[in-house]
Amino acid sequence: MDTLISWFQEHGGSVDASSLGFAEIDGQGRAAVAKRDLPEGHNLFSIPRSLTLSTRNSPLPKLLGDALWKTHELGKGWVGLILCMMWEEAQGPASKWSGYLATLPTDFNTPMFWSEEDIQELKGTAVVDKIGKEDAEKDYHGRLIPCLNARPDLFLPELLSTCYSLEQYHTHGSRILSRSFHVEKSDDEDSDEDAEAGCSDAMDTDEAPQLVAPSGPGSAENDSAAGAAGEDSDDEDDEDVGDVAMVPMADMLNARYGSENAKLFYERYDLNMVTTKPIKAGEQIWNTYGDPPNADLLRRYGHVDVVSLPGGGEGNPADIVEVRADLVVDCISSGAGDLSERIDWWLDQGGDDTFALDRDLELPPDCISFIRLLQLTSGEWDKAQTKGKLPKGKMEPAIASVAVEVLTRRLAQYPTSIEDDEVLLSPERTGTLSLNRKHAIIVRLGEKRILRGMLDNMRKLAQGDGKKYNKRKADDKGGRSGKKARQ
Ligand SMILES: C[S@@+](CC[C@H](N)C(=O)[O-])C[C@H]1O[C@@H](n2cnc3c(N)ncnc32)[C@H](O)[C@@H]1O
Repeated sequence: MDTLISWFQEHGGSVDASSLGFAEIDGQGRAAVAKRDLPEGHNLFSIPRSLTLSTRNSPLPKLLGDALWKTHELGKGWVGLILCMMWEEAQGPASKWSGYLATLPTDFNTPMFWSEEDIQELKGTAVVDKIGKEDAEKDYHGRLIPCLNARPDLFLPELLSTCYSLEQYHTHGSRILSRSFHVEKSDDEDSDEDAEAGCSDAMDTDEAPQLVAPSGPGSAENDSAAGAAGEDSDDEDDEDVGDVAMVPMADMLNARYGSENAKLFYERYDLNMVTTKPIKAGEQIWNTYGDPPNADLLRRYGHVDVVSLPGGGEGNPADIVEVRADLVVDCISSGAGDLSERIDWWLDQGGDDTFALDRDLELPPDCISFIRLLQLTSGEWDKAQTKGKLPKGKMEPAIASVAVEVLTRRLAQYPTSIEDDEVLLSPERTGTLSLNRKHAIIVRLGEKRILRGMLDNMRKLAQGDGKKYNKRKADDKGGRSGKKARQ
């Protein structure tokens, strides 16, 4: 840590060393800790914007030139930033970021580095399809290697097997996935005139950059600012990859569900890490990673959150289960003829191909709407098209019956039962598990518990009165419309 702090201060960063220290915490790596009682609003450290490592700040893109940058599509996804990080590391002490790069991790607990056997433990969860290793390797061979070969003066051939290896590509990609921030240009960088006119409002914003990953190391399909596969690919096309930045010092803070007590604030020239709550001496200083479900935490950061749940027990309150629309179709189509026209229309109307079930154990309104659409009589289907309106997300017993079938089949996609997993995580057994296996069991158990809770609810509803359910929902939400599936 001393190397990082000295490097940081030599390059214009400032740290309140009387308030903040670093400690190694079992199972969490390095962590920031309060050295004394801190009030809310205390500035812990400041990072000059120029010290963040991004394609905007590294000199490499200019040295490479626009033409090559475009030919190899280095402005798409993370390939450009990975190349900058590789190149900066290859410069050794001549790189402005050498003192920082030397402190970054080289080992990760993310499924990207798991054996096939460990990945099998995640079967049924949404993680498996989102790891993105193949896409990353396709980008490495298809975009990065041709660029390296085109400029041997910049990428020295004798360093290709070390600094520019596939292994290093994955390492830098994983560093970005677990540590990068979204740092938009300050008004000054956009335009000096604009900055004069009105930068202060923009910089006073409460919008802090967070540890978010705008696109996967291998493919824009794999990650997004929302942290879910493929969902934001349209937005990603518009995204400025120059906004993805490694932020020295700020990336030393851990996070845990609901524990945030510090946050990074944008200022005109600096990014400031400021306490958002009073913190007692000895307590950990936590940032937020946006409180994602355990499946995303594991995939991106290599750990899971296990905290007390509101209804009792332990787990991650933000857990969700993804249910693919095609499973819903399979559960209906047996008796309903060709549904492809309705499915296409659903997608044209902006409907999702995946539904996210969360711990409130209610079927999401968009999933209800989709089931209703598939069940419309042909007369009702004609009417819906004429009006251009999707059915309302209103629950009724017939919908709950379909949901029972969908949830039962979704639960069967996990090879093990809830009871099997509970035994594996019991105090007598948990010590015998590898870290990867333990993490996988925690992820899949959290998902299965949601499915089972929802299944119990749907069974009751299928036999009872849907009106009561809709009334209760409206009462619970004070008449607000239902929660949308994850965006
Ligand atoms: C932004 S870095 C934080 C600093 C990091 N601990 C280090 O040693 O450099 C994010 C990484 O910290 C670890 N981490 C963060 N929060 C954690 C938590 N609540 N439990 C376990 N590990 C955590 C994970 O390995 C994650 O990928």
